[in-house]
Amino acid sequence: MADYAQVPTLVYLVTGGCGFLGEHIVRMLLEQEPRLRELRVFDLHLSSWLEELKAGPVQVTAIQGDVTQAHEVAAAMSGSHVVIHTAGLVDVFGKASPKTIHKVNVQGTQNVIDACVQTGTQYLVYTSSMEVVGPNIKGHPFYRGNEDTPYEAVHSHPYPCSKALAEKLVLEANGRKVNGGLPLVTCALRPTGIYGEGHQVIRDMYYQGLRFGGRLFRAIPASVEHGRVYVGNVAWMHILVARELEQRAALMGGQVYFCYDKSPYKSYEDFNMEFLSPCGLRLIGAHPLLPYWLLMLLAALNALLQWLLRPLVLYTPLLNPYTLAMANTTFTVSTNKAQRHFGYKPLFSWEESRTRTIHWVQTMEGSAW
Ligand SMILES: NC(=O)c1ccc[n+]([C@@H]2O[C@H](COP(=O)([O-])OP(=O)(O)OC[C@H]3O[C@@H](n4cnc5c(N)ncnc54)[C@H](O)[C@@H]3O)[C@@H](O)[C@H]2O)c1
Ligand SMILES: C[C@@H](CO)CCC[C@@H](C)[C@H]1CC[C@H]2[C@@H]3[C@H](O)C=C4C[C@@H](O)CC[C@]4(C)[C@H]3CC[C@]12C
Repeated sequence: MADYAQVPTLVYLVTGGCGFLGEHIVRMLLEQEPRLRELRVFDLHLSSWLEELKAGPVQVTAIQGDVTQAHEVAAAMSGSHVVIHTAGLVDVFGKASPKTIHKVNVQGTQNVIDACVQTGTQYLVYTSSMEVVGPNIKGHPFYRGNEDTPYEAVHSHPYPCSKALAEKLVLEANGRKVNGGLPLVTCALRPTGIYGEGHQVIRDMYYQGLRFGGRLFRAIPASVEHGRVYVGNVAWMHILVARELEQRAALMGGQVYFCYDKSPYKSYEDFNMEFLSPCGLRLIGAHPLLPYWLLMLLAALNALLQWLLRPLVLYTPLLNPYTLAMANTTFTVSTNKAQRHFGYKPLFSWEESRTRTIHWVQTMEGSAW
């Protein structure tokens, strides 16, 4: 994969390529990877926008498939050079059962690794998560930490547990011999909370604010800081890692990298207001309007209601004990490991990331703009 000016020869496969992050990776690969001959997009649900990509010079192959089905993954992967495994069940609201989350995130990842070995695919980039580290169940802050910062990573929620297990599988697979005898080279990227065009929670908060007459009510102290990263920069990191893995296998193989950029550290609510206030929403209150003990009570009540109503209806509110704990725990990253190892620099500045996200909110259906 060394000569970037060659005739395009490479075949990439992106699992979860129709998701929020996956779509950005797919579109950016087509723009930024000149060596690409074929791009396979593997997803449980294929999106209609894939059709428009098929008109370009790179062959785009849409594959409807399930990562929990080993034979489907292996069939899709046969003949590919690089796999970017971003498919996953992102669920901290109780929409899916712990068993399903484990099956998709852990068994699905094992299937991708096995398929690499079986088909001789040598390079695997895995989208992990900051939640592999924390915030932990004790609510310990992680302040401007990097990949080597000691932190007690203890999880109880099915989503971070599944991401931690899957990341371990990926890292342990580094060096395993694939079909043909060459070693598998793996790497895991850990985004902090991603934002940008297509972000579901920002969309939900925007509509919630519109329902409340353009107001959102502060629940989290402004002093709690979260690391956030623009989706375009996360996609860019995936593309760079995939590109550099061959040349720098000894350095990068089996490594983890936080995904970061120049987005400011703010509370989850204050950060989202960076996009929502230019769209007409206001965050009411300089301090949380309800005391923490009452929020905890409401979160516990929501969890109880979810459990009681489960046989009848899926009740999945934003506020639950886990999201409240996350939103109340400082978790910020400050590192330059990606720059040192593979020359990463954010492709989008904070101003650009913000402008793009605001524009996306303003063009949403039912928008006040
Ligand atoms: N959104 C974030 O803030 C964030 C932060 C850190 C890490 N991540 C990780 O990034 C990845 C992508 O997250 P996202 O926010 O784009 O989520 P998303 O839900 O928008 O995308 C996930 C995609 O995976 C697909 N998928 C789910 N189950 C599948 C299966 N069984 N087989 C094949 N495809 C399946 C979905 O259809 C979807 O298109 C996930 O692995 C997630 O854990 C997300
Ligand atoms: C109590 C509410 C009052 O407004 C605020 C709730 C906010 C929560 C819904 C979000 C706070 C932190 C978010 C998570 C974080 O950004 C990191 C994540 C990692 C990623 O792998 C998946 C998404 C998420 C878990 C993200 C989900 C939403 C929050 C819990």
